[in-house]
Amino acid sequence: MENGAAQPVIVAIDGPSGTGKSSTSKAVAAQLGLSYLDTGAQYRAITWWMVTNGIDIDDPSAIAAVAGKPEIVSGTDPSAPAITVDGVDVSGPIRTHDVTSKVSAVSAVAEVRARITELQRSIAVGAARGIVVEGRDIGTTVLPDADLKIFLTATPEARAARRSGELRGVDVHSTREALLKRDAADSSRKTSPLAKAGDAVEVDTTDLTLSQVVECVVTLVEEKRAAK
Ligand SMILES: Nc1ncnc2c1ncn2[C@@H]1O[C@H](COP(=O)(O)OP(=O)(O)O)[C@@H](O)[C@H]1O
Ligand SMILES: Nc1ccn([C@H]2C[C@H](O)[C@@H](COP(=O)(O)OP(=O)(O)O)O2)c(=O)n1
Repeated sequence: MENGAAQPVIVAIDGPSGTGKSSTSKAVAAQLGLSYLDTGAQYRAITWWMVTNGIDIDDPSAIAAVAGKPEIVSGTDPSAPAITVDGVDVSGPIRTHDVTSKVSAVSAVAEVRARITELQRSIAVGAARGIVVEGRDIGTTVLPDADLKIFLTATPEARAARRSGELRGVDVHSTREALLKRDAADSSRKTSPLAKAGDAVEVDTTDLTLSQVVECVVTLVEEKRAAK
């Protein structure tokens, strides 16, 4: 109904690396005129800051002590995702192998999660038309009252093939090993691990094209909006 369409809608999309969270979330948000938040980019940004400032990544108490220092600002336009730390554009540097290999350790620290979770909730509340938020713990912890929760999966082989397609020169086998190592760390940490919320819809993207996944999620959002 017309009334329902005007209300903000909150969509949580979680899942492991390479399942299509970012591509799907951006496309769904753009198609439906919603904001978009990449929470992985925020954890990457705080990790970049720790590395740049010489913080010992193997020392959780050293990370916790400075977790409140960097100012992280996330853009929410799905057609121009942006992220800055203390005013510096870090959208490139947060994708380096060095940051990727350290982000699980930094994001396991409770003080880091508390700080970033608060930031994520304030961005979601401020999205007038609604928002698609993607990450690992959005449906379980950050936005447990989201209107729609999606949990994307795909086989490790499919995920590694997708990722190594992006990282030219890196072979599928080592990409697969690195992905599985990060999944294990993210799923086993104490504070809000990567997990499917009980009320999330699971979508296995292994044999689906990106357009098919987007269409599936858009349909689910429209159904939720109509029922609101
Ligand atoms: N269903 C799909 N089929 C094939 N490739 C996909 C699919 N979904 C995403 N991709 C591609 O896989 C790569 C990783 O997708 P991305 O959205 O970054 O995943 P995530 O955010 O879950 O890590 C990108 O190059 C993207 O274009
Ligand atoms: N909500 C989130 C999002 C990401 N993280 C952490 C754990 C992930 O390994 C890293 C990086 O996430 P990101 O989504 O950028 O990773 P991929 O692009 O899927 O490889 O951040 C998290 O702990 N909680």
